[in-house]
Amino acid sequence: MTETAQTAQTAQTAPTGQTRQTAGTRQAVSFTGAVKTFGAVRAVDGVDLELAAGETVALLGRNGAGKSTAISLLLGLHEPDEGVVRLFGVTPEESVRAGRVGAMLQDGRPVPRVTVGELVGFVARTYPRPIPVAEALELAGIAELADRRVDRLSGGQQQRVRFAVALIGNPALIVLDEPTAALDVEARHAFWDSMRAYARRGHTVLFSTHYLEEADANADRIVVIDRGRIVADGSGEQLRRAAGGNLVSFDLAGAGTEGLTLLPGVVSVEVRGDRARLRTEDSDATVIALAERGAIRGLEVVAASLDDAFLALTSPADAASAPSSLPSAPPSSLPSSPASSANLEAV
Ligand SMILES: Nc1ncnc2c1ncn2[C@@H]1O[C@H](COP(=O)(O)OP(=O)(O)OP(=O)(O)O)[C@@H](O)[C@H]1O
Repeated sequence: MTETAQTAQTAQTAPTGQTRQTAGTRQAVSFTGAVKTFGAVRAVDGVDLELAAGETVALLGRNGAGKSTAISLLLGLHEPDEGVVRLFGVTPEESVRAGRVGAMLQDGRPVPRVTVGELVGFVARTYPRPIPVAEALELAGIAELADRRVDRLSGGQQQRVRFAVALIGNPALIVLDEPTAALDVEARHAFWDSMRAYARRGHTVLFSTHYLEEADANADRIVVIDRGRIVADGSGEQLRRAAGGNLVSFDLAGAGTEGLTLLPGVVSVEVRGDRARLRTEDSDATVIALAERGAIRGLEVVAASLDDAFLALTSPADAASAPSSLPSAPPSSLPSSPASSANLEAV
């Protein structure tokens, strides 16, 4: 059965209003000690995460980090081996049945011979409180495609149809698994404009991505996942700071590197040729100490980029799918959290 068919079935078999909602909760998503293993791979390895209602959160990680598995747990597509996942205080299944969750997943083939309007209209009828089809198409930026056949659209257009399908039920929570993968720059911008318009209505959005800039530009919060574990959670700025806020570089000019790691604030030292690069949490103190050593030739201080932070926080790609005998998560001063229904299978 396709996910759309499942959604249609669950929507029809669950009377509106049957779902409990935790009194007064403003929590959209919670993972508590969630674990999901595939053989020796701990794809999700003890995740604790909460998303408040109305937040837009990016789930950022390398290939194989566990993003899609975490999203599958969130949507109830997989059961956790350990721990608990809740959406709006109830099980994912209950939330999906109540039409509170919309999702745009990674895979899916276009349904042949139906128009965009017909497809979105069909999915709308499976929800208790859909928004008008025209409004969903407008929000997704594809109003002019209503009468076009879905299987004859470009990849970018199909992606936006998937987005319309995900939001037609007016879900309180929308989950987007790498929504801009394979889109060109213009299509990406257009997609994020649509996403932000939806988020501005007060909905909760969780999206996964490999793109740091997209996470930084479009999310209130970035959750970094690495080998199934959350290794950082906060704003882009907090991530930069957590990974060592500044980079101090200077010419060694023949001087040794002894003791550089012991300088105040220094988190790591990298030497390339005759130039040393220190990642530091306190660049003032580091520079003063370097001056005292007389090592300030060609001195440069720059803020660590989000790329630097991401690389510092996560494991190399070849380690990402290894069974986890993990080192402890890198220190993070940051606080720490997705859902769904009809989707890609339908588009
Ligand atoms: N059904 C499955 N059977 C076996 N292993 C799986 C399965 N699903 C995921 N895995 C493994 O779990 C780990 C996490 O995979 P997951 O797809 O969640 O990562 P991801 O962060 O979404 O990666 P990507 O960015 O490449 O999509 C990987 O090592 C993957 O090979």
